Order: sequence, then structure tokens, then C-alpha cells
Amino acid sequence: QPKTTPLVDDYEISDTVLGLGINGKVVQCTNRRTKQNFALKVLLDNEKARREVDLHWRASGCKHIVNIIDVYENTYSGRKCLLVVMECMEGGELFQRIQEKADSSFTEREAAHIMREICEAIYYLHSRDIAHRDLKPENLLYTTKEPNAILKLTDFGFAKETFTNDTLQTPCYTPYYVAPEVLGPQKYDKSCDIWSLGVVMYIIMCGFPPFYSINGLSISPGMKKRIRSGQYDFPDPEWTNVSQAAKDLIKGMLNVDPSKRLRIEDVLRNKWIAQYDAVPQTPLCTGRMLKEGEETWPEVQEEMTRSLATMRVDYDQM
Ligand SMILES: O=C(Nc1cc(-c2cc3c([nH]2)[C@]2(CCCNC2)CNC3=O)ccn1)c1cccc(C(F)(F)F)c1
Repeated sequence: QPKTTPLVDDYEISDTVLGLGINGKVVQCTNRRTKQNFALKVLLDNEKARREVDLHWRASGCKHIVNIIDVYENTYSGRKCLLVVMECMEGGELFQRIQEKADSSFTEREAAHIMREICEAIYYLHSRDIAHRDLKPENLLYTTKEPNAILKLTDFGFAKETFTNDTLQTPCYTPYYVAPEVLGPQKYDKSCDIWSLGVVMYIIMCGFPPFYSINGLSISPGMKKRIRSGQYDFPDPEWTNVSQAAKDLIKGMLNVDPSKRLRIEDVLRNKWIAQYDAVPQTPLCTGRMLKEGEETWPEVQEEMTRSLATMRVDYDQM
């Protein structure tokens, strides 16, 4: 039900570019009547864009997912576009905010609260059979710069529905001769999101990623092998004081076998997440490590983007 009236009648588009998404550019815009700022994502109208907008609309009711305010279908220089008006997240990205705390100590309890917020978003999606499939640091934004800001997930450019046609899945209905692939795509897409949750939690706890290419090449052959074989550890001194509960939760989310990986219900039931306000207030070195690794952060982001792209392809073929 996108609007077909010109967006520019209702909003003034500023030339402030907020970022580039998978399917389109994000700029700031202002409502002409209320003078309120919003974010505008410009998508070329095609099947991919329609899916992104449809799934993002359905997710938009969640407190921890960037809300869609309006969608317009306009034509610019003969090209049909989908224009997505979203609430403007003015607090910037998750890891910029943690890095800005480099001086005052960022504690394990604050890390658990952040993980709880991200898990709420993923639970909202998975319980509606939607997999995000692009959960990574730059898609986690804060509403404001205030202390009580809310963390939200954005960019549904790779999101997809994870149909599990239960009727065929339940043994009593599955005729013994049906091939596994006939049972519809596995729900491994959801386990992409759980792996991402594990990587994001690992970085929140120490300020560097669990997997990285040694020789500075992004996704070196060795790195891919390390990811597939689950080769990572919790090196001292950064991890010395981190609770065993946090380490066990990360292990459960980074399990190399997607069918053995925790599901989002398991993560939300985990004590470290469920009772995050009882987690010890151990100071973490995340802010300082993010600051020290600032200039290599773009490579960390690129490596996560590549790992996700590989995983999406691998899991689609399962
Ligand atoms: O990005 C800002 N507001 C914002 C941004 C988005 C947004 C949507 C998407 C993205 N941002 C990205 C940008 C590139 C990185 N991935 C995410 C690509 N895909 C999207 O779908 C949504 C809502 N409000 C912003 C606004 C004002 C100030 C500030 C800052 F705090 F930085 F000053 C940021």
C-alpha cells in the first residue's frame, strides 16, 4: 500500500547522506509540516526491493527494529523507485557509542543489556519466520546520543522468509519416500543470525572479532577454515575477567554446525541474557580495544560482510 503522491510534497530531502545500504542510499529528510527529521532510503523498484520493504514493514512493530513511517512509490527520470521513510536514528552505530565510552568503564552488565536488546529484535523476526541474514555492527543503530537511547536493527536487504511447512515436517504426515529437500528450505537461515549474534557479542565483550585474517588479507583462506572449524579463543588479558557464562553463551552461538547452534529462544532463556541486570559489573576493555583498532575497523566490517555473504550462499545450498 505505498503512497503514489510525490514524496517531495510531504518531505524536503536534504543532501546529508547517512549511508549506503545493500539495495539503496540513505539520506536525511525533513517533514515539511512538522519539521521533524527522518531517514529516507531510496530503492529502485524491483522484486528485491519489494521483498525488503515488505519484510521491513512486517518487522516494524518491534521496539528494537528501526520503524518505517511511510513508503512512497514515485518515478524519477522514468525509473520507478520505492522511497522508505524511517525514524531517524541520531545516536550513530553501536560500536562508535561503546568506543566513545573508552574512558568511563563499560561493564559486562551493560554488554548483557545491549545483547538483550539485539536478541529481542531477532526473536521478533524469527517468531514471525523472518531471517535478517545481515546482522552486523553497522546495522545496529541508537535512537539518540542520550544515555537512555534504544538500540535498533536496520537494513532488511537480505532478509527472507524461512518457511518450514510444518505439516510435511511432522513425522505423522511425512510420507516415508519424500526427499529432505522437498520438505522446503531448512531453517538454517535463522542460524545465520545466531552466528552473527555470537560474533557481535564477542566484539562487545573485548573490542576485536573472534575470526580475522592474519596476513591482513580480508577472508584469507586460513580465515575461512578457522571460521568453518570454529577456531577462535578467549585470549588473556582481555578475557581474563569475563564470566564463564558469557563465554559459554558465545560458544553456543558460534557452534560450527548450524543444526547444533542455539536457537533465539535458547539465547533469550540463557541466564546471562534473561537476568542481564544480575550480571557482574566487571569493567571490560572493549572501548580501549576499539579505539586501538580504529583504523582497522573497516577491515573488520568487510570481513564480517564477506563471512555473511559466504554463509548465506552455503546455507541456501543445504
Ligand atoms: O544514520 C543515521 N540515521 C539513520 C540511518 C538509518 C539507516 C538505514 C540503513 C542504514 N542506515 C545503513 C547505512 C550504512 C550502514 N548500514 C546501515 C544501510 N542500510 C540501511 O537500511 C536509518 C535510520 N536512521 C544518522 C542520523 C543522524 C545523525 C547520525 C549520527 F549520529 F551519525 F550523527 C546518524
